[in-house]
Amino acid sequence: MTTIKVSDEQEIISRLSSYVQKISNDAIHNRGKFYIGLSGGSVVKYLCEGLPTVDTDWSKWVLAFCDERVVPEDSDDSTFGTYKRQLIPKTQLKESQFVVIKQGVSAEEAAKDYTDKLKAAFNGDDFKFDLLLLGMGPDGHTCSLFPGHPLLTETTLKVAPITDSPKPPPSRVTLTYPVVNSARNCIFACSGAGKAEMVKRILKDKEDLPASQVKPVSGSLYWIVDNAAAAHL
Ligand SMILES: O=C(O)[C@H](O)[C@@H](O)[C@H](O)[C@H](O)COP(=O)(O)O
Repeated sequence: MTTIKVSDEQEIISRLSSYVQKISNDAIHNRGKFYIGLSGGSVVKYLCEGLPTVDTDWSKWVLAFCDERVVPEDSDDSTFGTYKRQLIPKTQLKESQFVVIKQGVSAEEAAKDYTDKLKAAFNGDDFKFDLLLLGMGPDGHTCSLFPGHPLLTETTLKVAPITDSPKPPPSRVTLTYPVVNSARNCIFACSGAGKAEMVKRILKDKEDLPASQVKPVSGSLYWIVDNAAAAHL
């Protein structure tokens, strides 16, 4: 695990973008495609600002979601909807490169459909992402894997539905740990004083919280934190 301390949010954005550039170009060079999993929350802003600066072959990107809210795509709560409105117009990415959840169905059906779409995107059951970009909530959750929730021990499903998310909206689909921890790279990006206590509990005190369970089996893990988030380290 590598912890990278930077001064502020702008530096988080630039460090994150450098990692994405390097990892995407390596993946495209070695395997012809780049599989990336995006998150919602504050990560959206970092990526919508940073990714347009990345020098890459956009046509080789396959973009999916670490988790997604089961809401209409035109809702402000839709993670894909936000990237569609705020990222696609600033890059050469096409909407067809995104693996998105089905509209107008339950979380359970959306999870099954998203699993099928990932099988098609990865040509099989092994959902090995080149890079997952992760956020951590103030309660230590990541993806839609929340403290004390039964999904923390899910090992059969690769994508799970959740209808009781403590962070609104309640209905979501999420990758589970077997997929998260098979990624080649996972990067957390955390900024601001609101994250400082939880960053300390996870990185210094090594408490067992959902974000601490992200430990790629044979991949790399990076935490990029700004001064405010790293205040108690
Ligand atoms: O849909 C979501 O809510 C996100 O995908 C979620 O996993 C996010 O990354 C964390 O909740 C952290 O969000 P913040 O950085 O905004 O606290």
